[in-house]
Amino acid sequence: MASANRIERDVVIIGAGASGLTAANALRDAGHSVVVLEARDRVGGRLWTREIDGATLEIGGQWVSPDQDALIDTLAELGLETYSRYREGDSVYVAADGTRTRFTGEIFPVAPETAAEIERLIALLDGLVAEVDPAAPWDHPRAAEYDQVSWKQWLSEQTDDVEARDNIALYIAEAMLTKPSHAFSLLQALLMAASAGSFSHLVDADFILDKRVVGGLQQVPLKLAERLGDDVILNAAVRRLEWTGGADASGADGTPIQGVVAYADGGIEVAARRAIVALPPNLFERIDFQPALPRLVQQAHQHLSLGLVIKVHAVYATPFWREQGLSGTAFSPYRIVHEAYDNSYDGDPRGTLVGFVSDQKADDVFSLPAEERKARILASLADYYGPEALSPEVYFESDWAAEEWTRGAYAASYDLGGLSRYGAHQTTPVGPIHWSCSDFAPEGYQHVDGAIRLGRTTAAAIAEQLRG
Ligand SMILES: Cc1cc2nc3c(=O)[nH]c(=O)nc-3n(C[C@H](O)[C@H](O)[C@H](O)COP(=O)(O)OP(=O)(O)OC[C@H]3O[C@@H](n4cnc5c(N)ncnc54)[C@H](O)[C@@H]3O)c2cc1C
Repeated sequence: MASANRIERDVVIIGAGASGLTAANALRDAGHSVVVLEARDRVGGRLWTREIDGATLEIGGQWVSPDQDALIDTLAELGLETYSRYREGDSVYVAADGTRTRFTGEIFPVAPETAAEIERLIALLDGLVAEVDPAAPWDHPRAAEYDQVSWKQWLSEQTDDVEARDNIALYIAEAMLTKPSHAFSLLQALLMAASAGSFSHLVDADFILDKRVVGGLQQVPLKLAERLGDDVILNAAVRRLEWTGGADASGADGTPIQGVVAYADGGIEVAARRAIVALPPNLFERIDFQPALPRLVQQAHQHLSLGLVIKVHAVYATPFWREQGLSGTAFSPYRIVHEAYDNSYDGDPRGTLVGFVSDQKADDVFSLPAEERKARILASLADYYGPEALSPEVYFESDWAAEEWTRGAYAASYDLGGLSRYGAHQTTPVGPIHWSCSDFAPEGYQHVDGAIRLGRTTAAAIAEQLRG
């Protein structure tokens, strides 16, 4: 029986993040009818710009780096402007024994032999990363071998210098995948670096955290959604997706692709020729696929999980660190906040610091009462910037793991062995169902740029099929 809210479209897009909305716009531009179903009462997913106690804060993604062409094109197309992160002055490093040192450049102020080890490892990793195609890391001749050894284990095989190891580990573990370095493979680490162009790019904070968007990065999904008007439906979590057609996108197993019916909250039912599932992969299994997805695909999804990081904002009456000649950039693999930056908002005379608390350190502080957690995190900022950091006017912790429609941050990665075993299949459509999210992107993996790239590629593949 047809529902009162039955909608018919060429393509139904599940998820109004950057990826889904990019795909929806591209398909519409190609002449296809679309509808986007979004579970939350807002668009943007992992992009969320909020006013908290009078301060404009980026709760989710915010930085743009110069290699992120797809995002940069999108910003230009949407008429959005960028500004540079404040970076004048010295950075701060806190060693394992608590010693605080100011420094400039990228290499942390460690003993000369440790600095030499760090530089040697960066060069070694740049060489390995150059051999890895971010679109097919599983095709590397040593992919299976690299996927069996953890990032931690591999580093410990390269050097006995613990501080060099801890610092190199940080660029991928705490800072990117937001998982402990024993929880993912060398291959996964190489993919992360290859998707950003090189390992050196990850070391260079001025590159990777270059620009911010005036008005906030959530402007991207907001403006993309505006173009789609009523074809974006909020509060419409998709609970069931019925599909018909071969498990192979081409219908090569003999079953013609017929289409999907998506059932969402609010009694919404969408019949479409194709679906794009544009969610982080840890949420795929929340949709009841009927019939069930093929064995290999279901298995692959079970080997993907999101990392965990708390993004902490502290807003002060003034950017007091600048008066001390500090840029605001700070690192320590040994502190609760492993990295922090000047995150002052464009045009706001106040000073904002942003710090990150990752994986097991996040577990530890989440086990504390809120006030104690705040005190510990601020003490960690004070280790870098001095006691003034203890008294912000505004304090906010983003907790993506508690968000029903994300459940972690920043993005998904495979467990040991998963990337070489399943990666090659991760974006292969299943009948009429296509997949699009930053978590599967070759370039811009885990980033907004990757979400946009995959949104475009997925839309182009569907447009091609619908033409044929
Ligand atoms: C704290 C944090 C900081 C980050 N920093 C940066 C940064 O500085 N630079 C950068 O480039 N990237 C950053 N990222 C990563 C970036 O934000 C993401 O990679 C990107 O926004 C993901 O886009 P997406 O469209 O793939 O997925 P999402 O944004 O997760 O979109 C998925 C959408 O699907 C919806 N949804 C889920 N389930 C259902 C369902 N069943 N039915 C309907 N809708 C559903 C969700 O509500 C969501 O809107 C950060 C992320 C976080 C969390």
